[in-house]
Amino acid sequence: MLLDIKQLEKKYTDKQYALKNITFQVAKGEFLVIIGPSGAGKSTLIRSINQLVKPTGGNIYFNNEDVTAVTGAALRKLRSRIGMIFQHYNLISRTNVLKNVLHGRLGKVSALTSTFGLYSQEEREKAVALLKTVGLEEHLYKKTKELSGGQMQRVGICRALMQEPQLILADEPIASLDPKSSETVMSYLKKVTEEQQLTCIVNLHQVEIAKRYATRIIGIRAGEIVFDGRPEALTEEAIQHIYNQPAATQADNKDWPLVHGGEAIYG
Ligand SMILES: Nc1ncnc2c1ncn2[C@@H]1O[C@H](COP(=O)(O)OP(=O)(O)OP(=O)(O)O)[C@@H](O)[C@H]1O
Repeated sequence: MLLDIKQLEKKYTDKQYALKNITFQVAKGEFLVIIGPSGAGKSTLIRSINQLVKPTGGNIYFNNEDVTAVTGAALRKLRSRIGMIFQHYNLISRTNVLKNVLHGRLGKVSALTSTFGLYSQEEREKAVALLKTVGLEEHLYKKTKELSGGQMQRVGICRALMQEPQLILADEPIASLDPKSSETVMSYLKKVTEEQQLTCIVNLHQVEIAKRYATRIIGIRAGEIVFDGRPEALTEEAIQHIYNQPAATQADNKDWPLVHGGEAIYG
């Protein structure tokens, strides 16, 4: 199993759980979308996987290695196998597109190489090839700040891929984009992860987009998993359960079926 998350828990303060008893596994090749209302814990979950957030309980095994137990060089090595895509792109705006993509090699090359831009011909060719895959071949030498949001996010995808990751984490990658650019970015993300047989975990607010692209959807509400299944199993009722559950009725809701692996189970 590529990723095995066991009873993950995160408390930012003593009082409240941001994540509670989160347990699930992710197999190679899944395109997993995490949905849930604002504040449900989606970012906390995704950022726990590469330890940008330190969990307060539980374990996360990535290729059988417990990421919660590693620090220093071991953590850097582990992170180099996990690519990350951010809502606000995190690109260097005054630098050109090609260089931003080459920065994806940072975890793999020496400081000298990155400081002086001494990337190999092979690395440059790879970066150009990636940019072609996402339709940016005409913008290689443009400053990143001259691009549209959707184009910037496509650069973000290439930078993550440049790392040759096994897993890609995308934290609200289309939250700042208009609907058309959102579709473009999601299509490219799906295409490249399929072509390169990668695994992808994406946080999204847009349920319809989640249903169209995901091979599996996890719904989180108030720090807990309340849905885990195939997109077809995400019915209107299930969506309401994830998003609109009025607090007053939650107590009577013990019988609500937790959908697991596409099949409704009760728990
Ligand atoms: N650094 C932090 N310090 C304290 N509390 C935090 C911190 N980060 C997140 N939280 C809290 O943890 C909970 C989960 O937040 P998180 O950002 O993971 O949710 P989310 O589902 O990603 O929300 P959104 O969709 O709005 O980004 C929220 O109650 C939030 O206020």
